[in-house]
Amino acid sequence: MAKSYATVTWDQLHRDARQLASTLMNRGPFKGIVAITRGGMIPAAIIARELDCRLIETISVVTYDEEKMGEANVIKNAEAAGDGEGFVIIDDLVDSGVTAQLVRKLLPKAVFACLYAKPAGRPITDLFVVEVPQDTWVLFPWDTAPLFIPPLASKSVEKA
Ligand SMILES: O=P(O)(O)OC[C@H]1O[C@H](OP(=O)(O)OP(=O)(O)O)[C@H](O)[C@@H]1O
Ligand SMILES: Nc1nc2[nH]cnc2c(=O)[nH]1
Ligand SMILES: [Mg+2]
Repeated sequence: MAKSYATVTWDQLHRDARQLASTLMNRGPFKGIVAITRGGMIPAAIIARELDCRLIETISVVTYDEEKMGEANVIKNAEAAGDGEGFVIIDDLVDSGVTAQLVRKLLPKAVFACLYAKPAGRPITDLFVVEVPQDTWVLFPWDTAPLFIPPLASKSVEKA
């Protein structure tokens, strides 16, 4: 179980993806993007727009059941990307680095880039935007919804 949570809003995610795209401009041009589904798809779409890249392939790796990690299983390969030459792989984050390591093995010539990196996964990614502590669980905008919180002075809040 994570010690704390870091909530990322749509605005923040968009800013971070644009910042990653700006760094990638100096590493390209790229023939295409490989998005690691599902978390890499929205960052990949934002980056594809910025880099004017129309070829988007996907690779699907199933690792986590909620916050619990299991064995990594590739259920769809990125066939259009060959050995990865000229491609950039995009994911939302690296945590243990298991997903990234597996995908890098399959696409050894691709650049790997993600928005957020925890210390254990950091050495496996070529590029990232923000470092997050290892014991923090990142909550993406697609994981969350705005919620009513009663005011502190509310009569329905139990007083200690
Ligand atoms: O570095 P790791 O420890 O491997 O963790 C990182 C991976 O975990 C999450 O994906 P998840 O497997 O939860 O699937 P999803 O993208 O479909 O949500 C995240 O999107 C990364 O792909
Ligand atoms: N949403 C989310 N998925 C993950 N998969 C591995 N680590 C994380 C995390 O911090 N947040
Ligand atoms: Mg993922």
